[in-house]
Amino acid sequence: MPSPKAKNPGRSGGSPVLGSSNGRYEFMSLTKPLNRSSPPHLLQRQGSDPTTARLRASESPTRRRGSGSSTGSASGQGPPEEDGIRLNPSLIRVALSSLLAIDLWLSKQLGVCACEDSSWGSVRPLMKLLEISGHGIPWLAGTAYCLYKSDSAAGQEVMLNLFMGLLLDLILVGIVKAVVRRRRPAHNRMDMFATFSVDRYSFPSGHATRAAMCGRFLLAHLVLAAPLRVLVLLWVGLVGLSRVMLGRHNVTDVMFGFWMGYCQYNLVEMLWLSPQTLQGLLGQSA
Ligand SMILES: CC(C)=CCC/C(C)=C/COP(=O)(O)O
Repeated sequence: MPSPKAKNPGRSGGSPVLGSSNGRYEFMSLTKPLNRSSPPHLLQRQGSDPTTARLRASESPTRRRGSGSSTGSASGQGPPEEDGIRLNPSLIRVALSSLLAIDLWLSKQLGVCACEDSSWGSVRPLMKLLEISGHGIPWLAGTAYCLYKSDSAAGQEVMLNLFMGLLLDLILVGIVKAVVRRRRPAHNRMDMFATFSVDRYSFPSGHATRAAMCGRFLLAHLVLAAPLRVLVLLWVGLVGLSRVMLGRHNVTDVMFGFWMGYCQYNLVEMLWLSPQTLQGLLGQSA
């Protein structure tokens, strides 16, 4: 026989939980005491006909609301607002796991250069070239070299801030990778050069963060000619695409990486080291 608890959800009785009776799940109140004085004919009606009870439970919220009874519980019709509160988290969970499934499926489909035998295996060397173009070492080395070679104060200022931005990027990406610990796609071959231990994780793509941050930096401070600006944007997009095509990342790793790199540039601007700040810092340490 179904539990009378399950048949007595109260609108004002606190949040409902799912109660089970005879394998069926229905709403019941956690805080409101059981209404033992319910009219016997109602209890009998609810308890005696499981099919009717199931139909009532599946009624639309509109219909239940429209019953016009402030004690909807008495007729076995649960409070609609509270139903919604209970259902939302599972809806979000379902939406998230669907997104994740799409992400994994799409990443696998796009991972066409994951190894030489893959369908686009012949393009792999080109993708690896893009990988090197977005790697931290050439960027750090190139920026340090330009900083050393620059003979104008303005040039040194820009290069120094780019260098600081690159270091900041490595630190932030390392932290997020260590916290999230998402494994790289199963079809990835881990043959990247010069990696840190956190680089066995894939979220977010360090190449994508760097490409987005450096892309914005170049557009704001160094590259002014329109055709070159288009090239910079193209390079950023291709670096991101190559991460998925090489099988290094899922699509969401790259999307999040782009967003994170975009925000990192804002941070670089906020923390911008001017010659005065530098002189102040150097003066303090001297
Ligand atoms: C050794 C240095 C200075 C940087 C490591 C750069 C690197 C290998 C990042 C990983 O990028 P993905 O997360 O896109 O695979």
